[in-house]
Amino acid sequence: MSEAKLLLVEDDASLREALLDTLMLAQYECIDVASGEDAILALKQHQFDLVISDVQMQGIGGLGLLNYLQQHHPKLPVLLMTAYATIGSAVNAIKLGAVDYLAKPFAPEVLLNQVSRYLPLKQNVDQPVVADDKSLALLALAQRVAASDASVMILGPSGSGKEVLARYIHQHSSRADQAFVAINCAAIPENMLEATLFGYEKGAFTGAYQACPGKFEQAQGGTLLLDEISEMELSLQAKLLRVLQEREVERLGGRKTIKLDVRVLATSNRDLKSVVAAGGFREDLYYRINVFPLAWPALNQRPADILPLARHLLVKHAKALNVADVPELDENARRRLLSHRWPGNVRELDNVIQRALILRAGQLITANDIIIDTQDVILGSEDLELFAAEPDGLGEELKAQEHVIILETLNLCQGSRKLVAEKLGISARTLRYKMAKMRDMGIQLPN
Ligand SMILES: Nc1ncnc2c1ncn2[C@@H]1O[C@H](COP(=O)(O)OP(=O)(O)OP(=O)(O)O)[C@@H](O)[C@H]1O
Repeated sequence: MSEAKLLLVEDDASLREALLDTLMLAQYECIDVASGEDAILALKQHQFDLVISDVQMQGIGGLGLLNYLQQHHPKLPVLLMTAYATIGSAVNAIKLGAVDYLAKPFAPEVLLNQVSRYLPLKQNVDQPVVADDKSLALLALAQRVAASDASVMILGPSGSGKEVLARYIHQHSSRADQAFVAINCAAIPENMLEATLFGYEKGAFTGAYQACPGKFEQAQGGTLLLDEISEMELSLQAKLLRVLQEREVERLGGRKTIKLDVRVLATSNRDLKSVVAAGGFREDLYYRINVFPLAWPALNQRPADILPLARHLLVKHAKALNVADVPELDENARRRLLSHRWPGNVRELDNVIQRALILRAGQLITANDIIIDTQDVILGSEDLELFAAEPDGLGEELKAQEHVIILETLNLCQGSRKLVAEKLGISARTLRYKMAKMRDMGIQLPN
């Protein structure tokens, strides 16, 4: 996550949710409110680095908020969102101190481009923590591959650390000083993915009020990570293949070709070869990207990583919580971590460590602080107590039904997360969260 905090003020609940999805997927830390008045309350409780606010809202509205900010937080940048028809008022707002405005409707990319001008993302993300021989060998291999300019396909189950490995490759390549741009192909709505990847000119489609460079252009000279590439539609796969072959891109609605110098990395948590065999992924694209395949094993296949990772996550979250003395894991807590199967991999371990930090009573984390969902298979822990499951607002039966619906829809859509999210009417982010929760509970999901 970015260390910077962003305050989003929008009274239209569905637009607010969509904007929040976009910002959070881009790793920004956000608080959202529905009015200028609530924004003022939030400003009294938290420190922010950027405010994005709608102009037309009930009550004091965006301009009233801007006025308040001018008086109480004159240095805090404010980005206003306004309907196209009322751009005049946005221009006035800039005179009143807003740093810029966005004309609605705007593409997620336009929002992210604007935000990144005021809030740089934290670049020193997790370095891979490894201790197991298998992981050490993988990292050594990744380091050698990094030195080349080859495309790399990183495979591995969800939460195993594929993005961490991708960043590691970039950091150890000759492109390390240039941009690392990641795009999650499963999280961006199908109709926006092409524009997001390749960029567009003003007027290319309804709502394209400003020209916008695509991810390929943003990664110029650096590395582009195509996360969850298997979720890309076949028609877009064909266009991606052309860009990779020709090493040039044309923005949507544009006539100019732009030469590219971009290294491409991709990840998938599905068995891509079988997706190819089933006709869901182009074979030619598979071979173009799969020049060098790397595969993270599941966490339970590299048990020597568990405790060093747990320690690393403890330090990381203790720092975030301003805990000065990082607590230690006692013998039983360590045994409990080592005896679990970790179906949700490192992400699940991360959750467990965060819970433990909250639950611990003193400087030692005990087995009682290690809460793993009770459905999980616990190996060799007969002598350990059974732990209560996390309280959850949703009744057990309802939750089980939801799991069945998700599983059935996954089968129906042959594993395509994007289609499943569309069919169930939930955002890709919500689906990812629910699937991660299901994995954490030990439910097997199709790759
Ligand atoms: N070896 C590692 N060292 C440090 N942190 C790690 C490591 N592996 C994973 N993590 C952490 O675990 C979390 C999940 O990792 P990451 O997002 O890279 O997994 P992923 O395989 O890309 O997941 P998904 O397929 O769901 O996108 C992140 O918070 C990441 O920082």
